[in-house]
Amino acid sequence: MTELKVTNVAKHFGRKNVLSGINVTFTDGQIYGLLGRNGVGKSTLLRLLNNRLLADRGQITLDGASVVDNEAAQNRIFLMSAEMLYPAEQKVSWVFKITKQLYGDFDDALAAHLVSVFHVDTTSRLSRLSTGYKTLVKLIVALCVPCDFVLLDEPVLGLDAPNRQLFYQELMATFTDRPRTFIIATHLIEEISQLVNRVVVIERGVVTLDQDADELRQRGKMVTGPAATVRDWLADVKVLRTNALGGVLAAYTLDAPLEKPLPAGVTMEAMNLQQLFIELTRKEDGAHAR
Ligand SMILES: Nc1ncnc2c1ncn2[C@@H]1O[C@H](COP(=O)(O)OP(=O)(O)OP(=O)(O)O)[C@@H](O)[C@H]1O
Repeated sequence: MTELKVTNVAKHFGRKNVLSGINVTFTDGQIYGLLGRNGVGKSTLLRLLNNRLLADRGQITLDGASVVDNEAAQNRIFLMSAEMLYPAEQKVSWVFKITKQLYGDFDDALAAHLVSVFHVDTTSRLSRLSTGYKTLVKLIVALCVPCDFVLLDEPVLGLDAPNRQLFYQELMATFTDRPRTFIIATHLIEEISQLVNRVVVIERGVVTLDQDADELRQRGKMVTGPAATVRDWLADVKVLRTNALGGVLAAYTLDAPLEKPLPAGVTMEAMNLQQLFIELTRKEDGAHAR
């Protein structure tokens, strides 16, 4: 099984320790949601995976071999980041051509399909493209490279809602045709929640959650009802946060016992991935971390 493995990785910038001991293994044929509050180090981790940055400590290996100064490994890992790394005066068609030269292959048929779906003018110079179209060009490249690991850092920046929807559909279609691993760092959690099958959360420099997305969804429940009854029923349950209104209490819980009968007047409903993420990464004082 192909594995991109991160062991005890630390990275600081100046006096700021961003990542302090990341341990996570990305395996093949998965779509990961890489989540974390602003500034927690998601882009930093993606850049380390892609060898654009060097770790202070720890190891990143692809199938057992370090990714550092390893051209063969780097040819299998592609990072689409927020920056536009191509010269502004070049045309869209040049970007596709140079990518093919760099990576040895390029899915021309898929690129032609995506160009048509998103109405990209391949004769246009990059400097002439709107923010959304620049993103679309980078996304087309990311979907057409022959890499086993495709890292997408805020992939839909600047895309309008219909194009975001189209992109998610196209991502699923190409993933089905050619399973590989996508690692998606985004704040639009609900939008990608149907795509991802694993969720990795970074907090305070470490991975605090690495779980199958369906399992995670099963764990989060909101329990609502008369305050005293809800508190009593939740005596042994992990409560992430409560919200009281009049005599009614809404409790965001993790691992509530589904087999335990609910008292009269108490309801339980699923939390979506976005709600779960918000509650899991909320600081105890109610303020958001960092
Ligand atoms: N080259 C750099 N030099 C100095 N500091 C940096 C550099 N790159 C990142 N940082 C700092 O490291 C921290 C983590 O940044 P990073 O971009 O990895 O976070 P992120 O989780 O991707 O954030 P966001 O969700 O806001 O995009 C931030 O405080 C950032 O300012």
